[in-house]
Amino acid sequence: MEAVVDATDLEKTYGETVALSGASLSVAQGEVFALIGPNGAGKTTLVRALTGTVEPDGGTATILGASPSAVDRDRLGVLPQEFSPPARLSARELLAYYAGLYDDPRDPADVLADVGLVDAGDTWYENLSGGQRRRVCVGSALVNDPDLLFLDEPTTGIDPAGRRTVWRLIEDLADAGTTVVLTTHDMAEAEHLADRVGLLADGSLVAQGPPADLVREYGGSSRLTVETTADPDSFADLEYPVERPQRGRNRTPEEAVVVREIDPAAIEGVVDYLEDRDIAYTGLSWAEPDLEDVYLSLAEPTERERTRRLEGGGESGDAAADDSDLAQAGETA
Ligand SMILES: Nc1ncnc2c1ncn2[C@@H]1O[C@H](COP(=O)(O)OP(=O)(O)OP(=O)(O)O)[C@@H](O)[C@H]1O
Repeated sequence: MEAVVDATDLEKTYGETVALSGASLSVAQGEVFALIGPNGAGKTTLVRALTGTVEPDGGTATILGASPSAVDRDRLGVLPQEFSPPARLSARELLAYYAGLYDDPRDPADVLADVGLVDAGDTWYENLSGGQRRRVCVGSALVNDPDLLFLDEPTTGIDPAGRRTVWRLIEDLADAGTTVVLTTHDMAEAEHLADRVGLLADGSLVAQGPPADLVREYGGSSRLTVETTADPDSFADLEYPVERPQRGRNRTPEEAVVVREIDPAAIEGVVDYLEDRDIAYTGLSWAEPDLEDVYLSLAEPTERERTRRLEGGGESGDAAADDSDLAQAGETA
């Protein structure tokens, strides 16, 4: 099938800062592709390069068979990371306004319902909560019923129920044939939504593939987390590898020891081991590896290297590009 998004070796530098360094990806029609990666990895720059608001220094990109700056804007939807619509229009008026920019938009009332905002539809944008504002922005990005939709951190600030609403919306769009490229820091979101995930680190896509494949390849082994203040050395006689929890991992207590490569059936043996040696613990939890493990094993080393380089060199760049440019890319009919 012909790729809807096709990029090869994209490069972009800002002064001394390398934002994109040979980024290549290809996204097929109806696919949901999630870009993940640390702050500053280049996700927004890649989205901008693919939507025609940043001119790459090198490489090539086509979307919907055209150059990003020449693509038919009726077929493209873009939600920038930061987007400030007129503050004194209600959610309903804003969606009607954005719908009016296109030849054949969706019914804005349907979009309002799809993003779960009927009750707050008559509230001015400036009086909506952060999560409600983000939902209006998501709605405005897809009001033209695009064939290709870019969503830069669509659910940031949205509560768990609202996030599910947006997830369902994205799933329905993809089922109907819309191609979706999104960025997220929420590994559960990437794992839930994406057919394929691309991990961007230091401007390059260091891994891409279906979440389950990435977990198999890079996620490492299962983890038994023992909440304890005991030293990992006191676990030395266990027949499994033992380590401190990975820095930055969600929901893993700081004071813990992680036992690797252990089957659930063998947990009882660990409990006996702890009790035989009077090692106090306050909890035990077992987990299969997930996308967060992939992220930590691939992005963390690159990130440490980048920080080391920046501390040695220093960062510079030109004035920050205005995200309203990006909004414009998706809005201008
Ligand atoms: N207009 C600009 N001028 C100067 N530097 C820029 C500009 N845009 C991006 N950068 C730099 O390029 C790098 C990549 O930024 P980018 O916004 O693409 O990262 P990101 O992965 O989207 O980060 P985040 O997760 O924080 O949104 C960063 O070091 C950033 O400071």
